[in-house]
Amino acid sequence: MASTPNYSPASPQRNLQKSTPHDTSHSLDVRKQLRTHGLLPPSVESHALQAQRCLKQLASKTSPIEKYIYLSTLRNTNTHLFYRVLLENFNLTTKTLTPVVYTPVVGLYVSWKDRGNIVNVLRNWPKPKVEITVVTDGSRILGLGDLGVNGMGIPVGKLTLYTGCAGIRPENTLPLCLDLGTNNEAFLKDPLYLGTRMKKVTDAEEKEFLDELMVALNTVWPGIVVQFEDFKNPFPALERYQHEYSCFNDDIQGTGAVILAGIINALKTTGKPAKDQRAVFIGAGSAGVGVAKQIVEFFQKEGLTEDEARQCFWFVDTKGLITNDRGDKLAQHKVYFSRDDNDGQQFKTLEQVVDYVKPTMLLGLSTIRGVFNESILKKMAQMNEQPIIFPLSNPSSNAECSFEEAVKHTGGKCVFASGSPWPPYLYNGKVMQPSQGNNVYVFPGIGLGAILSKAVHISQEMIYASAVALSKATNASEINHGKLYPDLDRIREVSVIVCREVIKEAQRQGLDRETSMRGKSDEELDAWIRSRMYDPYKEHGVVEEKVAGSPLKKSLL
Ligand SMILES: NC(=O)C1=CN([C@@H]2O[C@H](COP(=O)(O)OP(=O)(O)OC[C@H]3O[C@@H](n4cnc5c(N)ncnc54)[C@H](O)[C@@H]3O)[C@@H](O)[C@H]2O)C=CC1
Ligand SMILES: CC(=O)C(=O)O
Ligand SMILES: [Mg+2]
Repeated sequence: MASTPNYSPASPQRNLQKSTPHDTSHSLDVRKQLRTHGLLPPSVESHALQAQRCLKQLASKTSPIEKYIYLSTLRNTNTHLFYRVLLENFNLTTKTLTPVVYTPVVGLYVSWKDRGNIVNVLRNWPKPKVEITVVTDGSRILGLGDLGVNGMGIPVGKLTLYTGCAGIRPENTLPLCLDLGTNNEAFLKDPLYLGTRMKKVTDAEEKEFLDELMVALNTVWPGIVVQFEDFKNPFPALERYQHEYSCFNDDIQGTGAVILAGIINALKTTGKPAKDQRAVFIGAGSAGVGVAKQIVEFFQKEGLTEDEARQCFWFVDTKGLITNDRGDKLAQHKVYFSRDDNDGQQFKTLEQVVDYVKPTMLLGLSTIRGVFNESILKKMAQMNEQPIIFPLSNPSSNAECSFEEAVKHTGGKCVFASGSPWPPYLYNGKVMQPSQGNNVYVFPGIGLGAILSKAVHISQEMIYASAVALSKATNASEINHGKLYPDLDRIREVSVIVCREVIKEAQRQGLDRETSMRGKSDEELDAWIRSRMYDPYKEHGVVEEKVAGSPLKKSLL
C-alpha cells in the first residue's frame, strides 16, 4: 500500500532563506547570516507594525487589480507576512482580501496533449513535497461559466485558504489546472487565450485522462490528497475515485457538508422538525444535488426513512420542476430527486413551484442573480414564521438575492445564509447579521484531516462528520446573534475541530494509516493537529511588540 510522506514542519532557517530574504523583521543577526545586512533599512520592525503598513498600503490601492497585484507581490516576497495579514483580518478579508486572493496566480498546467506523459509533467513541479492538490478543468468556475485555463485562480485561491485556515504549508500545495479544451467560444477565437484552442474533450476522453492523472499524482506524491473543484459534471469522477484514492469533490461534498451544518442550526432556530420540512432548490447541478443528498442523510438520522427524506425536496432547473413525466431525458444526477407525485402537472417557473409546494426553505445554487425576487420572498414570509432563505450561488453578482433584499422582503423574518459575503443590514433599528454558507468552513479541515490521518480514502462518513463538527463549532453567542456559522475570525479554531472529527471518523472506520493517534482524547488530538499546522507567527521566532491599535499575537493557536 502506498504511504503518505511524513508531515513535518520545515525548519525556520530554511523558510527564512526560501521565502523572506528581504524582511524588515529580521534581527541584525539574521540579516548578517543572510547577507542582507545593509540592504534593508536599519530599523528592525515587529510583525504587527509590518501588518499595519500592509493594510495601509492595501487601502491606498483603489481598484481590485491593484490590490491583487500588491497581495501577489507580498505573497511572493514575504510569505509569512502575507499569511499573517490574511489571518488577522479574516473578517475584513471576506470583503477585501479573500476575493482578491481567490483569484489567479500560477500553478501547474497539464494538457490533453500530455496524455501518456502526465507523470513527467508533474515531475517538473519545482517543489519536492506535495501533500495536497486542488484540481480544476476550468469548465464551471464559480457561477461564471467555462473559463478554460483562466480557471487557475480557483486552485490557487483554495490552496491559499488551505494554508490560511488549516495551516497546510504553502510549499506543500499544488494548484493544478487541466487544459482539456473549452467550449467558451470567445476564448476559442481569442488570440490571447493561453489554453489549447480546442473544444472540450468528450466524457470518455476526460475519463481516460483523469485515470492517468490519478495514477501519476499518486506515483509522484504517494497518498496525495486530491480536491476536485469546479468541474462542469464532476459526479462520474467522484464515483470512480472516491473509494480508491484520498480525494473528494468540494462542490458536491464540501458544499453539502457546509450547508448541512447551516441547515442543522437553522432548524434549531426555527424549531421545526425534519419531517415538516419542504425544501425547494433552484439549480440541480453538482452543488444543489450534493447539498440535498447531505440533508437527506441528516433527515434519516432524525428518524425519517430514506424515501420520506427524499420526498422533502423539489428541484427546479432551466426547464422548471424536475419530474418523471416532464418529457425530457434527465441527467443521471437529477433522477434521484425527480418527482413522481405531480399528477401530470408541470411547473415552469420558480414562483409556480413555490405556490405549489409551499416550502419552508428555499435554496439557490443556480447562478441566477435575483431569481429570489420580491414576490417570492414575500410569499415565503407569508407561509412561514421564519422562512429559511439560502441564496448560495457565487460570486455575489450571481446570488439569487442579496441579504438586504431577503430581510426587506421577508419583513426581517428570514433565517439567511449566502455563498458570498454581504454587509450587515440595518432594519427597523436593528443591525441584522448575514451568515456565509461557503465551503471554506470545511474543505481546509477535511483536507488537513486526510493528510494527518494518512487516510486511505475520504469516506462519506468523514464528510458527514465535518458537517456535524461545523454545526457544533458555532457557539451560543453566535447563535444568539442570529448566525448559523462561526465567526470567520475563528476559522483556524473551527478548522481544528473539523479536522479532529474527520480524523476520528477515519479512525473509527480503520481508514487511518497514521495509527499512532488512535484512542487519544479530543484535547490530545487538537494539540497534535495544532502542532502540525503552519503558523506564520512562529516561523521567524521574532518577538512581537504591541503596536497601538493592533492586537499582540505571538501565535495563532
Ligand atoms: N456556497 C458555496 O459554498 C458554493 C456555491 N456554489 C455555487 O453554486 C452555483 C452552481 O454550482 P454547480 O452546481 O456546481 O454548477 P452546475 O453548473 O453543476 O449547476 C448549475 C445548475 O443551475 C441550473 N440553472 C442554470 N440556469 C438556470 C435557470 N435560469 N433556472 C433554473 N436553473 C438554472 C442548471 O440547470 C444547473 O442544474 C455556482 O454559482 C457556484 O458558485 C458552488 C459550490 C459551493
Ligand atoms: C465556493 C465554491 O466552491 C464555488 O462557488 O464553486
Ligand atoms: Mg467550487
